[in-house]
Amino acid sequence: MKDEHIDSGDDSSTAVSPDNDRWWIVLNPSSGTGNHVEEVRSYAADRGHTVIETEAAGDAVELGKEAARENISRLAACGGDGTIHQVVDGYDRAGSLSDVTFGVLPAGTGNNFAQNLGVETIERAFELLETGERRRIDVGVADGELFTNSCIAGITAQTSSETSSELKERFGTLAYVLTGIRQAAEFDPLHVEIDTGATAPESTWQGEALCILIGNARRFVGNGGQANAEDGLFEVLIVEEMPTNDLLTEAAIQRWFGETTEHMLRFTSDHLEITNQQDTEVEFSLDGEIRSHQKLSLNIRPRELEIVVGPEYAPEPD
Ligand SMILES: Nc1ncnc2c1ncn2[C@@H]1O[C@H](COP(=O)(O)OP(=O)(O)OP(=O)(O)O)[C@@H](O)[C@H]1O
Repeated sequence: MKDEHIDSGDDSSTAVSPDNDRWWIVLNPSSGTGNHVEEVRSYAADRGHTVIETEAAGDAVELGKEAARENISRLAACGGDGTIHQVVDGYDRAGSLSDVTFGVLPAGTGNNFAQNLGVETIERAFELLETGERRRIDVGVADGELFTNSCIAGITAQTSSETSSELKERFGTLAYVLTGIRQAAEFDPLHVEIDTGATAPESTWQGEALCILIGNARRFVGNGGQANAEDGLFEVLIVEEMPTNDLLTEAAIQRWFGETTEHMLRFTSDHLEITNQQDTEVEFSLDGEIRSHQKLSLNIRPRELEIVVGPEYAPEPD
């Protein structure tokens, strides 16, 4: 890991923030197209921020831990959803999230989480570190691992980037699910039980699911986009096994009318217990980071993460 302390030189310069406005920036130089590195170094140098680069996969977790041990109180992640995921999770493992304000600098392929926070570009993100509103958002926990945006079962992260824009246009966010299913020639549905832990009879669902989509800041139905990340609840969508034609129809109904359909179950919950009924592990994508679990317990920690948002961020999206 390259620790590159940027010394501003002249502290009297008006371009340089005072010490209490300085940030630690964990930079993934390999995220997205990888052409953001010089830009980030330059903006950071102008403002007196410290940039630390990852050198290998997984480094961002260690740098998150190091930031906690160093009592860093302003910490930003520059990369995609995976880098943000690792930095937040690492910090939490070695310290307390209540001690830190996080910032995101979008330099990934999809940047879904940054978009949900209303942080559109790297340049804008640097401005927001100084002047942007701070909000406290929920974080999800999946068997001890923090996630900020979403948890998806059975569908790999790469699916979303391979979705055609024409499909996205017609069917919205669910389009990438369709792409995933079309790609998997021998798609094997998940045989799972999902328990919300509530006492109501409908608190348990059992059956064959094409996928399970759990959003904290991310929404999978209607027009997609941002979910309410401050309500202490996950937005859950279970897409049941069904013929492909029905899937297209139901995706369209969900998109245009926002209605629950026969094979797509939507609900909110602060807890989920997902168990694969076969004795094998299922792939979960936590903010794009792939993990395998036979059983996964999900909880939410309400409004635990203070984070910088842009003006487009909606505390209570429609
Ligand atoms: N220096 C590095 N070299 C190789 N891999 C790295 C390095 N630093 C981080 N990584 C890995 O890069 C992976 C992907 O990063 P990230 O998700 O941030 O970018 P992305 O996939 O381009 O964007 P997005 O998830 O928004 O589509 C992470 O799993 C992380 O472990």
